[in-house]
Amino acid sequence: MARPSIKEYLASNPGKVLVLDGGQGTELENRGIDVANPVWSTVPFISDSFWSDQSSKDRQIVKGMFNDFLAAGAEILMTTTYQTSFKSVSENTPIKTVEEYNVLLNHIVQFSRDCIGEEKFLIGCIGPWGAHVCAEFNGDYGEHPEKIDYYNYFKPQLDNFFQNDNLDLIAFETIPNIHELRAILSWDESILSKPFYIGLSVHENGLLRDGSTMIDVAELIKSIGDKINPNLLLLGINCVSFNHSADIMESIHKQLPNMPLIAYPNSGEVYDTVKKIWLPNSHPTFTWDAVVKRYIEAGARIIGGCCRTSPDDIKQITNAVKKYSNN
Ligand code: MET
Ligand SMILES: [Zn+2]
Repeated sequence: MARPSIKEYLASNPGKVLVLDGGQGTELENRGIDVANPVWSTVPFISDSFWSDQSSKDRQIVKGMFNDFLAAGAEILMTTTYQTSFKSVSENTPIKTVEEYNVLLNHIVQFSRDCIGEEKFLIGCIGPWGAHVCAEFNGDYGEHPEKIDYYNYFKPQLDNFFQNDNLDLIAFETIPNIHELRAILSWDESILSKPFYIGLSVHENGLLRDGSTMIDVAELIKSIGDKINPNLLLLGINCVSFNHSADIMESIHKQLPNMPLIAYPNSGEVYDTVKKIWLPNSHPTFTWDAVVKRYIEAGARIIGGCCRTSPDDIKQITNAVKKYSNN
């Protein structure tokens, strides 16, 4: 294989910080794909013409997005599968069976691999349970979040991703609820059988969206002790406020000083859920240069951007990573 295992790579290059890509869903939207749909950025892949017509406009747009993130310095990139759970897909598209669903995921992963080439690392992106009920930014999982069958929800996507050699790392992204975090951490190597990470959805006040503290998160991880799944490579934050992201990283690092971290905040713009528009970051307190320096000091090994971050943001991250890491 052209790539080493990411676990070995991170272990044998302790000073290396990998640059991740940016916010794919919003980038596709900026480039003209209408993602206003329950399956969001999965939408271009649902149409047959995406696969049958090499010159399809959406196909060119997705390729162009990957090319521009690569040109900006991304070394590890994601599949556009945040809203591609079996539940979301089977309830909102003509794809109804697990067989058809596996074909879709295999196609998306292969297409993403073809776009980025054999050398770069590829992450299989999985959104949280809350993504299918728009709860990833409030953590509101109803009255009994402890009773939700998280495994059943994730299983079809996990079964597919964990057997796909094109994927180097699996992402559980934007996790807003501690019961969901507990469930993921309870799955052993027979379920999560290759490297994965967990990106937490954290409020700008530093609490997990459901109100749990970073101390609660750390206590949960410490309570598992050496029974922790050895495939858990990193913990971190994604789609959190840019302005508050370095503080949040430092608070996680303080609680879990030996845990390798990952950070990819959003652009700092704020989504107005009523008007359905992004409002500008009215008080940009920091630059990428400043936050990347702090992430690295807090133990970050992968750094990139989430919603509304573009290839230009990734370029700035690349420059800062070169400056502050021993790459
Ligand atoms: C709501 S956070 C979504 C992140 C996802 N990886 C994307 O940009 O497509
Ligand atoms: Zn995001």
